[in-house]
Amino acid sequence: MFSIKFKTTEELPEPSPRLIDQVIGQDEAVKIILSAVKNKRNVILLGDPGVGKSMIVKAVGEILQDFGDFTPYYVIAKPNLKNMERPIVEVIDGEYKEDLKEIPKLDLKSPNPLTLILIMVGAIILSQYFLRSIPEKYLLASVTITALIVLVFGFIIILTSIMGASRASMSNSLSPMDLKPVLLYECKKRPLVRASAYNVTRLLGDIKHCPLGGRPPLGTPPHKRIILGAIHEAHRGILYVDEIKTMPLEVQDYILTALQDKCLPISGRNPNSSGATVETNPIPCDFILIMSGNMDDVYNLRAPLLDRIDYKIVLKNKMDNTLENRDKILQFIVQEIKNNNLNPMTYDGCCEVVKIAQYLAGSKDKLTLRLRLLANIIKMANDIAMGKEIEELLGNFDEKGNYNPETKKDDNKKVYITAEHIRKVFESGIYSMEKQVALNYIKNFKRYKHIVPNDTPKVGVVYGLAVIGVGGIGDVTKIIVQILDSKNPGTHLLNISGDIAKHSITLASALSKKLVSEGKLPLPKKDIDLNNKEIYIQFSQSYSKIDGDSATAAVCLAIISALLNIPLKQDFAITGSLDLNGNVLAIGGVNEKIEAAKKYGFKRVIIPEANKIDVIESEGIEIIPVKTLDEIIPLVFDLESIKNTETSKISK
Ligand SMILES: Nc1ncnc2c1ncn2[C@@H]1O[C@H](COP(=O)(O)OP(=O)(O)OP(=O)(O)O)[C@@H](O)[C@H]1O
Repeated sequence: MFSIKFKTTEELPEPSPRLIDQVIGQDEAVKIILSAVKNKRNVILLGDPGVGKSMIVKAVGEILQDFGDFTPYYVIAKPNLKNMERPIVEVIDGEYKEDLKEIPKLDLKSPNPLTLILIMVGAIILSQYFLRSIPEKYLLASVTITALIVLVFGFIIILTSIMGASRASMSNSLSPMDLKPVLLYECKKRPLVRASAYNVTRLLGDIKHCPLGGRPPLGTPPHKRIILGAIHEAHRGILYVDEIKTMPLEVQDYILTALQDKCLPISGRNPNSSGATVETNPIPCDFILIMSGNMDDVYNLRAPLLDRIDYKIVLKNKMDNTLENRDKILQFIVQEIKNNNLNPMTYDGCCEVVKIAQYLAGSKDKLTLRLRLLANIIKMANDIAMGKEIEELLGNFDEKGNYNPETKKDDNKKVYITAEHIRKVFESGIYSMEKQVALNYIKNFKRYKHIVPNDTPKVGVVYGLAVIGVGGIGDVTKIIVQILDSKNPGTHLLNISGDIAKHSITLASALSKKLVSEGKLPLPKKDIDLNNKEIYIQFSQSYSKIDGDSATAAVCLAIISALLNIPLKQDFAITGSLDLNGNVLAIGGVNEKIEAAKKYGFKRVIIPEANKIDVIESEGIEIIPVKTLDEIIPLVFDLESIKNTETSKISK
């Protein structure tokens, strides 16, 4: 199974501490993204959930500092005294210095102190000249009045110089302290900033509202209410936007502008807020954009934005089941145990994880790369392994209901995750909602279903196989065909409404009629007027959503049987699509279908030859791969007894 022999994962080497070495099965994508970041290209990562998109970006973030020189910078916001609603944001190279904390020298129109002194001196000289011309008896009164005038004049000038100018140029409520620039952000090493696409404020920044009595307090100047966006914090680094499906169109336009102009202003996002009247200058934001999402999410992106993304990387969801890749799954198990502080796993447990990786990939020769799902299964298996401790915990209550943690504690006992724990999680389906719904459906419904494999052949009855739910479980469906003489010939499909199923039934009907009318089947010929036949096909007791073409071969056989009135064996189930020439084509979910046939007690299951490589478990049931409809006929009709019946008919 693996290239190393071991009994438990404790014997295996520790995982690498570097996240980039922990990424499994996505080597090509990792190489491309590293080269893209080095060359400052924009990237979008697409793929199934849990294949490692975020992990890869995080890993790139860890080694981001190795991608050439970086100039540290800081971002400050200053008031714009000409227009307070247009604050100024500056990106300044270097480290933030404390002296910024001092109140700035503002360009206020305050009177020049020299002018004031000259005015004072002039006033004193004038008063001297004036005093000399006054008769002596009025001199005392005149001196007193003049001194008072000079004093009041001087006081007004001093007051004006302190407060007057600032009052003239701004709101009455602002003090010089309010005009101090503020530090918005300091960036000392190349940043990787993550933001969800739906979080507009986080992405683009905002201006805080200034409500009465709220925070920030009323009168806070606009430059102190600026919130920088992730788009700005990512300047000279990487902006990582995930969940692209949720990205509003308006945000896409802003990102587009930022990519083009390499700067973007911030304005208040809430139109009902006082922040909406504020807008900064365009703030530098020169970043590499990395976005991620599931495959379909890309259709939510506007073409001009998508055009500006250089690399569109689709992550793999499966890898080949080779020795090298099984070793990678082993590495993954060790990583998950270490990173999540789980109990060690036995060798058998690791083999079971590989088997589940095959099941999730839908094929024996593939291993899933939806590793979050696999990680969740491992974590839950660990919980089950720990379950004994929980039982003990519950056992720690004495008869009176008092809890005594020491009652049954056994510190020396070592817990291992075993194959049984892994299997328990997988079979119970607790890792998947769809699987549990399907399991419940089958569990509740199976006893009402008349599916009993037997040795009594029946006309027009065959057992087909289906998979219920996405990534769900297999089920057996009884397909019944009845032919009526009718003046309205046609084929009617009952219980199934899926489009693909409808098309496949049309094909099965056409093919069976053709084969019967041509008489080329190794079955007794019969003259049938197909223009007077009405064909009814029932997927008995199928109430859940079943679609797809995997029942084509089954339906075709049932129609042939009904048209020729020749019974079909009832000891087998069959799955397979057909082409118009009667070739059997591959289907999906072959392992789930084989499992279902086994559970219902069938001894034989017919599958397309092309799906043979996908079969993981063949114990307990005979698996018969077929290439053509001709190969199926002798397997499902008792040709020997048909021949004998025909011979005896002729001899009579
Ligand atoms: N290629 C991988 N190599 C190793 N571990 C992986 C890989 N892919 C997923 N994992 C495991 O699954 C976890 C989740 O992966 P991650 O969040 O990167 O997936 P994703 O593709 O971003 O999923 P989503 O589309 O749901 O956001 C990781 O933390 C890691 O434990």
